[in-house]
Amino acid sequence: MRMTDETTTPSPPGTSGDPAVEVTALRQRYGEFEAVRGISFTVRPGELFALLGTNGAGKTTTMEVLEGFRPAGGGSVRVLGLDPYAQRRRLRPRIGIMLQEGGFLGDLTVAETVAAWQGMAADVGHEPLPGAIELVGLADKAKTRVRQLSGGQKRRLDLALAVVSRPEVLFLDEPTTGMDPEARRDTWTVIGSLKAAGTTILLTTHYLEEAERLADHLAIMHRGEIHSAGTVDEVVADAGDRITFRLPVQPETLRARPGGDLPFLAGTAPTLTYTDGSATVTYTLPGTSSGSPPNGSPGPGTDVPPAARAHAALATLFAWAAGHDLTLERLEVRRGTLEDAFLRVVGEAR
Ligand SMILES: Nc1ncnc2c1ncn2[C@@H]1O[C@H](COP(=O)(O)OP(=O)(O)OP(=O)(O)O)[C@@H](O)[C@H]1O
Repeated sequence: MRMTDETTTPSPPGTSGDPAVEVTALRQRYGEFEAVRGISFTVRPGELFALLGTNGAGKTTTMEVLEGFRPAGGGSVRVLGLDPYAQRRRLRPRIGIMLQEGGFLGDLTVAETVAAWQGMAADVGHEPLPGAIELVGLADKAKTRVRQLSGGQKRRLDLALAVVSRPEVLFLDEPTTGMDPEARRDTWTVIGSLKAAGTTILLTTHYLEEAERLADHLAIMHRGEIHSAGTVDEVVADAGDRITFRLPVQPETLRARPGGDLPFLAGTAPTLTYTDGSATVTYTLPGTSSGSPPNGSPGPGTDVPPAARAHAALATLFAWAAGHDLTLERLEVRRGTLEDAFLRVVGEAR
């Protein structure tokens, strides 16, 4: 995946190295409300790309444009080199869609439903995927009517139907919502095997662990825009390292002078929480793409690699502790997490 601002002309399908999905400056409105505000990303064949975001960020809207349910309001989208709306008849047989709300007939059994979808796949010239029911772990429910399935089981059936025609590109909108942890892990295994078989997958999710486990590339959306994108490691690097320790001091001492005279580290002020007569001090250091340091305070430039930044911060901290004859108890330096990156995006956009 690469982020791009410039408008690009899609290459003809079939050319080696063509992206499987190309979104360029996509905009989408509902009346006066602009739900998607000029987003761009590219997904290469065989890649799994995850769209993360807050509620109402525009993920489903983006997926619906890519699935051909509505034309792009602005910018352009291509799936397998085709316009998914204008050329949907050509594209549909080549893609699989797992919607948030599956539209099954409740009176049919699981086996009948899958057989109907297999029939439709055969009608458009596909060799239907055998064993789709087993693949998603519904073999013991084959004779159960769809309306009697639990929410999580319906999601599994949705997935079986989405893959039955062996799609080249698979769209999964919140595939594991409503599943228990075991079913979720099983589904991650299924998605992993589809990817291993070469399927290009676009997935939206609210489960950060899902993206962390499955995604080659991801983007975090908030209010219609992409705020952070890249590999999981690149996006996590945006979050910056976190330093925490405890000070064996009375809270009153520090409350009297908020933060005491704790130093700024990499331009970052500490946050303090008080428990049991000690203070827990936390610094969240700037990430790779952070802007100028907060509070206008001096700090290393943004070109400093995160590891060097953490190293310098610790040196400053130890010097401060030595000067105060203090021991930093339970000192921890930990890498930012995807959750930190997500919360940073939401926090910065407020
Ligand atoms: N048919 C519609 N008419 C008007 N507004 C809509 C419509 N569909 C979505 N919206 C609005 O567009 C915005 C984006 O919605 P969308 O469903 O794409 O978000 P999302 O990122 O998928 O959210 P969630 O994670 O909650 O599913 C929201 O503010 C939503 O209220």
